[in-house]
Amino acid sequence: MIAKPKVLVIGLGLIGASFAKSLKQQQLAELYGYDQDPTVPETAKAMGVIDVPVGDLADVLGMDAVVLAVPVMAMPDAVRRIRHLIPTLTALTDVGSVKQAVVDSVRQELGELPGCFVPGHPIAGAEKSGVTAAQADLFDRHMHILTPTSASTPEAIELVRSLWAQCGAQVVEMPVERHDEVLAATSHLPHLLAFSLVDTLARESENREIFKYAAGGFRDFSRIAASDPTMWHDIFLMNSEATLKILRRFQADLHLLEEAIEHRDGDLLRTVFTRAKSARDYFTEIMEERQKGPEPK
Ligand SMILES: NC(=O)c1ccc[n+]([C@@H]2O[C@H](COP(=O)([O-])OP(=O)(O)OC[C@H]3O[C@@H](n4cnc5c(N)ncnc54)[C@H](O)[C@@H]3O)[C@@H](O)[C@H]2O)c1
Ligand SMILES: O=C(O)C(=O)C[C@]1(C(=O)O)C=C[C@@H](O)C=C1
Repeated sequence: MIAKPKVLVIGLGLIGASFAKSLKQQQLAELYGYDQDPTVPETAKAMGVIDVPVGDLADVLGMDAVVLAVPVMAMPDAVRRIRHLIPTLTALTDVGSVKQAVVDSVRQELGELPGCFVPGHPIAGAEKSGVTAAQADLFDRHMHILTPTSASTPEAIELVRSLWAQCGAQVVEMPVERHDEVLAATSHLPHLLAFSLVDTLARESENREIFKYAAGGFRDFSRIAASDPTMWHDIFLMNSEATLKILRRFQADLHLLEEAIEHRDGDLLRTVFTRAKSARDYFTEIMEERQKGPEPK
């Protein structure tokens, strides 16, 4: 294992900067950072997120690992810019919320999947974006899903695993198709519903009057509607098949509830709500168990 790897983060937003900040605070890696916004690497350095701000990627050599932390549709551009580093890299990974599309981008840009490439996705985040939102403990006790390709080398997987474990994450592996289906259901669909509901209410209420009267229920349901529009635009276009599949199932179930209200079918309402409450209570238990887990390093 490399003692203090040189790690280059491309995209110093919420996720890239939080990852860098965690490793830097623990002095576990030498952090290099690049962003398409030229002011961001200097800000990241001043905030203690990275060691070395990078202005021109062509000047960078000798990295052990590169982490692509840009929106999913910007991945091809990021891969193109670090192509010269690939032959000497131990590990190349990403944090994209969609995995098949990122694998396809890497294959397309490089002509093949390199052994150093291990796709990944931290199952942690926030509705905030940008370097100033960086949080060193963002990944503590959260899952990090790796979807290694058939070409990923054991050394690459080991380095990526250890970097995320050092950020406090529980690292697991999953086939890429399964990842995109699971995340469509648990993350992508809820964001679509939140964006849609808030938009409907905002458009119906001249001058957004009704928001004054909303409290905890609306707050809990709508928090994620404040998430970054570019990030979510990319996710829905790049994981459209799995999202449409679960969205259509949800629309059918919602229609049943609509009919139950219309026909005063209280039994159906009670059955659905009881089943949903039991599932949500189970999820609460899982979250509580995870919080009790081992102290992050
Ligand atoms: N926000 C979350 O909750 C969350 C959680 C897990 C994974 N992700 C994934 O992480 C990635 C980054 O999300 P984020 O929330 O950190 O976004 P962000 O908007 O906070 O940061 C993205 C950064 O990438 C930079 N960037 C954009 N295009 C670039 C390019 N071509 N080259 C270099 N830099 C570029 C932007 O200037 C910005 O600083 C996305 O792929 C997203 O799907 C996000
Ligand atoms: O907590 C939030 O705000 C998030 O949106 C985080 C969240 C999610 O749980 O859906 C969003 C996108 C990701 O790719 C991973 C995690």
